[in-house]
Amino acid sequence: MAVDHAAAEVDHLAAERAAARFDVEAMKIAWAGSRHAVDVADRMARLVASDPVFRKDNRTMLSRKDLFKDTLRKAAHAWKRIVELRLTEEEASLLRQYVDQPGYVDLHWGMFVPAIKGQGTEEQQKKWLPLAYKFQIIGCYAQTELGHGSNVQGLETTATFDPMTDEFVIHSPTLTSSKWWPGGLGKASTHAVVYARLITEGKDYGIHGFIVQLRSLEDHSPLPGVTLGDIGGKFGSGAYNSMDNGVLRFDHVRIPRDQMLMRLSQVTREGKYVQSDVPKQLLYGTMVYVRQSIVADASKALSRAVCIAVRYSAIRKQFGSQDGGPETQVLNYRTQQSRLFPLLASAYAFRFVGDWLNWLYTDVTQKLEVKDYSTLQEAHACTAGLKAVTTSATADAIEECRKLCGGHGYLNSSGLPELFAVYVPACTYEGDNVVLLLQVARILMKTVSQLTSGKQPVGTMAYMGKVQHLMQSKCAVKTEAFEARALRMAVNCAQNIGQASNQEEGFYERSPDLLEAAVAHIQLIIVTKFIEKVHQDIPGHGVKEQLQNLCNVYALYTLHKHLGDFLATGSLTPKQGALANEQLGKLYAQVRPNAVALVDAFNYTDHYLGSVLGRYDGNVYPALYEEAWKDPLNETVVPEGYHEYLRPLLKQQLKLSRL
Ligand SMILES: CCCCCCCCCC/C=C\CCCCCCCC(=O)SCCNC(=O)CCNC(=O)[C@H](O)C(C)(C)COP(=O)(O)OP(=O)(O)OC[C@H]1O[C@@H](n2cnc3c(N)ncnc32)[C@H](O)[C@@H]1OP(=O)(O)O
Ligand SMILES: Cc1cc2nc3c(=O)[nH]c(=O)nc-3n(C[C@H](O)[C@H](O)[C@H](O)COP(=O)(O)OP(=O)(O)OC[C@H]3O[C@@H](n4cnc5c(N)ncnc54)[C@H](O)[C@@H]3O)c2cc1C
Repeated sequence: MAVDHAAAEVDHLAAERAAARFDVEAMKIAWAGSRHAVDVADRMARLVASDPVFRKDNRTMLSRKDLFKDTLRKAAHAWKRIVELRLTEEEASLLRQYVDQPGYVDLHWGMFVPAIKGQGTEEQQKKWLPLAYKFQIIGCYAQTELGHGSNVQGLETTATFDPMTDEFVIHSPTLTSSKWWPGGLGKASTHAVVYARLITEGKDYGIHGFIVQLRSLEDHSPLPGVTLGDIGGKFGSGAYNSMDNGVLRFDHVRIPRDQMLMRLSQVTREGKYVQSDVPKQLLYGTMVYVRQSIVADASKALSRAVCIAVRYSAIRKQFGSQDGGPETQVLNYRTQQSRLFPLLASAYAFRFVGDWLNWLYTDVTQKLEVKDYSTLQEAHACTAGLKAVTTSATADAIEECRKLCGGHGYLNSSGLPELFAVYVPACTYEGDNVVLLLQVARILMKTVSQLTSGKQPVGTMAYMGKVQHLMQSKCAVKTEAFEARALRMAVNCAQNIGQASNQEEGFYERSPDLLEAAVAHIQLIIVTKFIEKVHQDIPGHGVKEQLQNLCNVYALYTLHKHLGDFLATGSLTPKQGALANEQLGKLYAQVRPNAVALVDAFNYTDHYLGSVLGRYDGNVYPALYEEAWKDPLNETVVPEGYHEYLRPLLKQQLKLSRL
């Protein structure tokens, strides 16, 4: 008798859900942060999912031009809905997230507006922000150039003050000074915040931000002296190709003096350069803001991939039956669990550390308002380091989830190839991850060097103050092992650098070790923030227990993966390392019955997941089968090109075989 496998698969997810040992609705609240956050996200996700304009299942089949036009259409429609429904800022930003298609609006809201808010004077904000808020202008963030991205101080575009006309002359002196990469620049933006070297009275004062109009507000044509366009197709079908990353050159373009962003420094009518009494690093403030939002985004991308892989692993069966009985769900294989459950735990870990980072960012911003700059370094180290560690881990994890879904994971309809292609540039944009980790390492070295002078480290570096204890102790407690590993790696680096003929040379030689020390420090922060979370009062049957399990999985998995560091620094003994691995196996067994419910708690709609493998109803096989027929290649039974290339070939072979 034929078995209806499709119906059986659907039942499987229902059975998984019934077996969960905790209250999923309460876990949704723990994940989202509050009942309100669950409700508003749910409402916005459903609003998007039910609107045919936001359909995205055909995206990978569109040409670049059609995809870009589709992005413009979606952005305009989203804005229409935001205005019609009078959505709040929170609702509007969630709606954009669920539209889930990179486009100019991300840079307009994510970088152009924050750059003006952070670096513009009150007067400048009054003038420009209302225009941006109503989309009367569209802005982008034009910093990176063809020749320099990481080294911001190496940018070449010039902004030379002309006291005769009270204007700045923006110019691209070389090919390598062409702006290159800014999202939204290629085709959509009318304005940009352009970063350029400020030159006045014959002196170069380094990089500053300027608001520059690029295109006519009448017909969208480039203004005189402005050359611009798209930089070309990018990795993956669909994916980030919806974004018009652009190239831009200036030929002596004049802007009024008051379009220099003047909160941090000013140029007077006479051309005098005046530095405000604020640290010049605030010029990098927009990047700090975006880096913290990228950390929050890491948990979203990772949880989507994990949701797909967990649900599909509960549906997919291979082997395990000798006599025609049911095969084993691949989720039951220990190897599948040991690859997948640490990623599930990481999604939760990144979510909570992202929340904490958002709190830190808000706190630092409030302090800056009252000219307290004491936490600026902490904000830089945490945003840079967490951005680097969470994006690298997430990109690797999405690819691992693809493999965990076997062959079907490689299909566009699984959603995973596109998710990976959209996500992977996060390891590069907003600061290459290695460059950012080296920034963290510099701060660690500075902190170590200050220990001898008795200066007590603060914030996330405070543990380094326990140097006497941590350098000697045998670590029984999990966090202490993480602290000892991070501190000992940093101290080793500092000692090795100290032996070099000069500090810079020593830093350069030891940079691979410094990277690892920075990663150890950041992993300590992630573990610590997860532990702090589970120590909070978390309501809901079984929710705290599940989070405690996941926290242990994250910590022990990280420990297992980096066991070499723990052993080399003497922070753990080999026996403790082996015990940790034993414990990990037991924890996976506890996660197993809860896995499907733990991904249900992300509360993603099928539209947002965009995956036939991750469907909530588990009806994977009919959906895969149906999806295949939608491919344009299946529009005709006999393919285009048959008469030109296949038929002559086949006929020729037929003739030859008759000879
Ligand atoms: C846009 C919306 C975001 C939403 C994210 C979610 C994603 C959604 C899905 C995706 C869909 C679409 C969105 C796409 C978004 C893409 C956006 C990408 C945009 C960009 O990439 S913009 C360009 C970013 N560029 C960079 O990040 C460049 C990196 N380089 C630097 O930051 C710097 O050059 C440097 C590496 C830090 C070095 O700078 P510099 O040479 O000046 O300085 P030193 O190393 O000598 O340091 C001097 C001193 O300053 C301190 N410091 C450095 N940086 C900072 C900082 N940011 N804040 C505070 N302090 C800083 C440093 O510690 C030194 O201190 P000391 O003197 O030692 O005390
Ligand atoms: C999808 C996407 C969107 C982007 N959007 C924008 C945007 O909107 N606006 C904008 O201004 N820019 C944007 N960028 C540019 C982005 O910010 C830069 O690409 C990024 O900062 C990295 O700089 P780079 O390209 O110069 O890399 P490079 O610095 O050239 O990196 C090349 C290699 O050199 C290594 N390296 C560099 N410096 C060091 C060092 N000191 N020590 C050790 N190794 C080093 C790196 O690790 C890397 O392996 C975007 C980029 C991408 C990919």
